[in-house]
Amino acid sequence: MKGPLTRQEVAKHTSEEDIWVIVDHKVYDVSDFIDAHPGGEVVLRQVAGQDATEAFYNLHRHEVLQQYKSLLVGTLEGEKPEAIDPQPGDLSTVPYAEPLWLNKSFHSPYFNDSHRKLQRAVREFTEKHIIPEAMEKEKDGTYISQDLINKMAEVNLLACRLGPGKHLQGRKIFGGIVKGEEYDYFHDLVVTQEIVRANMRGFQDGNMAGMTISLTAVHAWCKDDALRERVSQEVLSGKKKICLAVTEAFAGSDVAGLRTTAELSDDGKHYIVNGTKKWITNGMWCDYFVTGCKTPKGFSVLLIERGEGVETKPVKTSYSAAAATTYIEFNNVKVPKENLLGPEDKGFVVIMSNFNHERFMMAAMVSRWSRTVFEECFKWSHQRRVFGKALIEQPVIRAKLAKIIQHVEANQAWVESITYQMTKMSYPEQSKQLSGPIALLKTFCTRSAHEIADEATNIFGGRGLTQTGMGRVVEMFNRTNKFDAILGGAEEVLADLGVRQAMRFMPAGAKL
Ligand code: HEM
Repeated sequence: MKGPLTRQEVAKHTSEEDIWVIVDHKVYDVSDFIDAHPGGEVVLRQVAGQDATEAFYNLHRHEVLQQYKSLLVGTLEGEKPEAIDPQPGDLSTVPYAEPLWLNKSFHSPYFNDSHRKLQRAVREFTEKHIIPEAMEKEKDGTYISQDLINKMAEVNLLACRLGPGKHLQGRKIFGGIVKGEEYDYFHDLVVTQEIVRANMRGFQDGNMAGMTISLTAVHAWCKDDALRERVSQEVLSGKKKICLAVTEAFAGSDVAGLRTTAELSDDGKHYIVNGTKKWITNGMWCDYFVTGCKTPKGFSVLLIERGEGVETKPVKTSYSAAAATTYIEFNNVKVPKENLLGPEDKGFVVIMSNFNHERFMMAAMVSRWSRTVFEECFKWSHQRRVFGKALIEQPVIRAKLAKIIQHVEANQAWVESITYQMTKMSYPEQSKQLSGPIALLKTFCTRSAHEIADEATNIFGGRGLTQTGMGRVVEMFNRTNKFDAILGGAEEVLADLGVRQAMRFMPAGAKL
């Protein structure tokens, strides 16, 4: 880096081999970069020796300057950069970019010091370790690295993602910031809403989403203590992987239509499993499959280990292959009888018992992601200039922003209120009282996402349709928000469930 430079000095660097430009009071030497510049060399020659700040922020995200800091030659004498340079762990100061409880000027009845410490630790971890990998994997469609899984296991982040419970006892989360015993559903909400800030929807599912919805069934329903402990230990230490295998090409939300069969062997020691599964998140690299099967008198759930007769192949979807969405074939697979989870023929309870937590996580994630989309739109509306003024000066843009804020804030308030109920209720009480409200909450959050994606894409224009650059977050949100609307129960099914649950509590004598 050179010492303080003057604008007169910068103005001299305009020849073919020597081009300097000013962006945000800093000077960049782009001479050796022009051939590699994705926007081409002409545009850089046109601004050689000049202040190109406005043009730069109209076309690039601030992160471009962080990626190319090697081009920086110095700052201008007596001038100070204005752009905020976010560091890992920082909170955003953009209005509505953080939930109110993280804004110093606001108050919350729910969050305490322990939640705040955990929030800071998970944000830093996400920014240092998850985001760089998420960006790479989302793009090239390869799977999560063992290194990242090990890092998450080391700080007990894998165990945290199952929600509060016995599996956290004795565990020190992030080296002791929170003890496993004190981890509650607000900690769970913090972890869920921080990790989603990677803003990479395919990788988000590729990052062990299968585990979060399947290991819980082993913990709650495996009757064989040794088997349960072994699988739990292997998975939470990151050595082995597990996923949930219920949906089929024949049946999705309609579990009664499943065709995978499990028949007891003649000696009664094994089940023999035959059938297929589709859209199984993480299936490509999993060692265990928590599998829904038809048994003679109903539906049962088996823990199937990868081995002879188990074949997996990728399913191409509209998000990244990093999610490892899988088609599975079980061909005469021999499964020990002790791998039955819960009672035979009553597997519906096993599957249902985890749905509340899965849907709660999905509502928390998609509402947090919607908030990030608002931040993107608000920043863009300020920095984008069209027809001689900033976008934010157009009333029609402000009306769209108002709508996004209303959805985001209403959903966060509802998520927090449900979270509070979860901290006060036992698991059976949650199943009875909250399955309806959580189903309605998830549906509402994904309907909001649909509306928000529509408004945000229009605000970003062509950039909202481009996978790289300024609109990349909005483009991904618009392309992939449907995953939340369908996975974990389709919107229509869940909305109906919400009303049917309410009907169960309707007093017979209630009259108008
Ligand atoms: C330090 C200086 C600069 C660096 C490191 C830089 C880097 C980049 C990068 C990485 C991209 C690709 C963005 C993406 O799609 O993700 C890009 C695109 C582009 N850049 Fe630059 N750039 C610089 C300065 C400028 C300036 C001063 C101008 C114009 C005055 C400019 C014009 C463009 C254009 C037109 C594009 C294509 C944008 C699009 O496809 O929407 N760049 N630049």
